[in-house]
Amino acid sequence: MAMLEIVDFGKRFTIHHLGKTMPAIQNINLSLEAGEFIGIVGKSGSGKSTILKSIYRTYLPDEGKIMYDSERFGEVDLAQISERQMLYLRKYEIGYVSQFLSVMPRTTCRQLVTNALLEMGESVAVARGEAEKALAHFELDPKLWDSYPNTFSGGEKLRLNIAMATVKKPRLLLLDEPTASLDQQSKIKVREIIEKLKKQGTTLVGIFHDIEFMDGLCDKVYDMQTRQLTITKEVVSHES
Ligand SMILES: Nc1ncnc2c1ncn2[C@@H]1O[C@H](COP(=O)(O)OP(=O)(O)OP(=O)(O)O)[C@@H](O)[C@H]1O
Repeated sequence: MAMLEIVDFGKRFTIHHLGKTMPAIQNINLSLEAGEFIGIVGKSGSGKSTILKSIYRTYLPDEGKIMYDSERFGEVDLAQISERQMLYLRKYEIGYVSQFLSVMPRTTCRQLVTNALLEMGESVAVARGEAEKALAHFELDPKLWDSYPNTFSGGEKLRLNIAMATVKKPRLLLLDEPTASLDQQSKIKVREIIEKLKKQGTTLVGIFHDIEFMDGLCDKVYDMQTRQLTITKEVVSHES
């Protein structure tokens, strides 16, 4: 089966103070194979983030299925699996990067990245080493490594967020505008890590306002307006 297959997906939101339920999106169908990168494009408010949040189960879908081929559980519907299974998948298989950093308070930047690896069962020595490599890759100033990220700039927070998610080398990585507040140099770093993860077989779903950034990187593009999935390039074979 596909690594991820979204079938007839729909989501409504209840606006309590208005006593109304409004459909956010309907009729979303898309699928991607292991190692593919799909970019979702569409105007603001068209429901791109809602799709990503529903894959990560921050939101529960109201219609349809989100089938995922899990290493641990086999084929599962992310809309239906237990909370416990979803927590396992978030820890070991599915990563999510948003524009916003939401982390444990009073935990240093270095600890946050190290903890991401420790909770996957890596040894302390490996976790520390890999964490430093990731922070260096994203050019976070070593002076910041032992600081709390609440005072970081927008771009620094974002780079830490990406480091935390990518250091785990997830099977499926969801990227919700991961380059939104980054300069060109940092965007290139994000692109490099995406290319590296793709080579290692990670499947990616990404939203980017900066279409040029996706050039030559995405295998498929899903357009929210037309509901069409377009294949942008031949999928190359991936290392196992
Ligand atoms: N938690 C929520 N409660 C109520 N409405 C919501 C909620 N989350 C999203 N929406 C609504 O659902 C619609 C889709 O929002 P979504 O954030 O998915 O759009 P988007 O395409 O990602 O937009 P942008 O490009 O501006 O980030 C919008 O009309 C938004 O107001």
